[in-house]
Amino acid sequence: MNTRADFNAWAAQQDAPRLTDWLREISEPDWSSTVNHPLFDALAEGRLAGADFAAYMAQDYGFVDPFTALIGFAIGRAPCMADRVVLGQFMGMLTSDENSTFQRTFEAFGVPASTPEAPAWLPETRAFQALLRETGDGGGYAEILAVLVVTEWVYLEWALRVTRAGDLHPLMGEWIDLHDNPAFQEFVAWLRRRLDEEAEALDDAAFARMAECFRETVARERAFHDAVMPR
Ligand SMILES: Cc1ncc(CN)c(N)n1
Repeated sequence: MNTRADFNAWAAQQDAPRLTDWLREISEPDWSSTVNHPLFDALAEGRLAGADFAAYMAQDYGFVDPFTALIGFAIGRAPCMADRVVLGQFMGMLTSDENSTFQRTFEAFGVPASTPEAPAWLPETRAFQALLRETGDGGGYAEILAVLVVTEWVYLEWALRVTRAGDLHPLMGEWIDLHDNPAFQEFVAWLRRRLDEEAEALDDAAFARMAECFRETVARERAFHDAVMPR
């Protein structure tokens, strides 16, 4: 299911085969389950209580910390300056605008200053942290890209999908803005393109590892959001 031969068999049936479309397809039903998670509808439609939004954001800050470190590994393992520039710009946004949204959310909803640093991580948050750290420590560039494609593409998809309430809390609106704006859409398109390209040069074993990493990341996304807000 994860092999290059599987991809080639799938590609032979497509008019315009793309690796990242196949990866997404083999990650069902976890992919659609995450993108269509009721948490995102509740958030966008103004039905999510402030305390529940803050609890989600506190857990998500536990994701963002090792995720930021993973971007650092991506910058280090990238094969060229052009990739380092794009990833570095994303890192800049993450550590400025996005970090500021977290800090102001914690302030607005009274999350104690110590909580984002030492909160009670849910087991699913810990499992996601472990995947991010292991990929950073031992993964090649394609595996790191596979993780980034999942985390950013899934967020882009739900943010484009939801219907926003007119009187949405500004911080909830900001969280959607961070994930559906044109620069973010371009970044996700770039990530997909680079993974499509990088995968071409992988040997069969590395290809299977990259595909497994993609699927595992989608499974972690689903488990994380199910834990933060059970269906
Ligand atoms: C769990 C999770 N996955 C993805 C994203 C988008 N960077 C996020 N903030 N949190």
